[in-house]
Amino acid sequence: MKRAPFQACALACERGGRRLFEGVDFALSEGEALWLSGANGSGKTSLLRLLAGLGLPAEGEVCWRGKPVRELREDYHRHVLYCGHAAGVKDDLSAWENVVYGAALSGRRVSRGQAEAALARAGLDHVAMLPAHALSQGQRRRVALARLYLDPLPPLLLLDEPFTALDAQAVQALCERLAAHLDGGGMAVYTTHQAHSLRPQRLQRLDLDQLAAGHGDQQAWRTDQLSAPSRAAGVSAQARARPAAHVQGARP
Ligand SMILES: Nc1ncnc2c1ncn2[C@@H]1O[C@H](COP(=O)(O)OP(=O)(O)OP(=O)(O)O)[C@@H](O)[C@H]1O
Repeated sequence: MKRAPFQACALACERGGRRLFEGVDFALSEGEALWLSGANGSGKTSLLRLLAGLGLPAEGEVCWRGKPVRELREDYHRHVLYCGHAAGVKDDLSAWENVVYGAALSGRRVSRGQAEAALARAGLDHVAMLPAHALSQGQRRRVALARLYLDPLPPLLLLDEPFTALDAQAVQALCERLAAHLDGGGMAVYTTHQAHSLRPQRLQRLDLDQLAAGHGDQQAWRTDQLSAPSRAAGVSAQARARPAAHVQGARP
């Protein structure tokens, strides 16, 4: 059987001397999305950062195409686009310079023309020249997300609250962009507390609250609870014996 390109095995995370979660397992294949859910402080951002290779797990391994990402380093990072929770834009740089700078941080060379085209696709062509400090919060967020409108996208997107501070039109545009990415065989892991219209054909859900509550061993419940359309669409569900992640097919 073909191995899923992106896998997490028995991941555990500790922050500030406290164990946030353990036993996180999933396997993500081409065209699949994973929705991380859980209450504020449950560890979604911490998990995304581990998946991005920005920290080391207390236990377990994140693997890309069968190899641990801690060994692959740059060879992993060029396959990944991580968009963090904060806007992360530089006040003194213009919008287009921020796109170039943000791409450079992830090892990608982007011309001014490419940056302006991405901003236009993000609905920000009229502010491309403005310094970031002159932009609204929503516009700053859209500048940070403009990297998602650069072509080609790397196969794996890791998105922390991508819809925060966006207006309805921008949320819709981003959903369409992500759907096209998944339809083209890309993968995405994302967190959101917000209503949105992203309806991937194949979606897994990992709920850190359920995991903390020790509901990780209910494999039969999970597979049985998949809705008929979800099953037909090939939503996958999997688990290990406890402790294990609460991964289930889901419809947001
Ligand atoms: N640098 C740090 N040092 C110590 N503790 C931290 C650090 N960063 C986060 N934490 C703690 O880890 C826990 C999980 O934080 P995290 O940001 O991963 O949660 P989250 O699920 O993404 O929350 P939210 O939904 O509010 O964004 C919190 O209790 C937080 O206080």
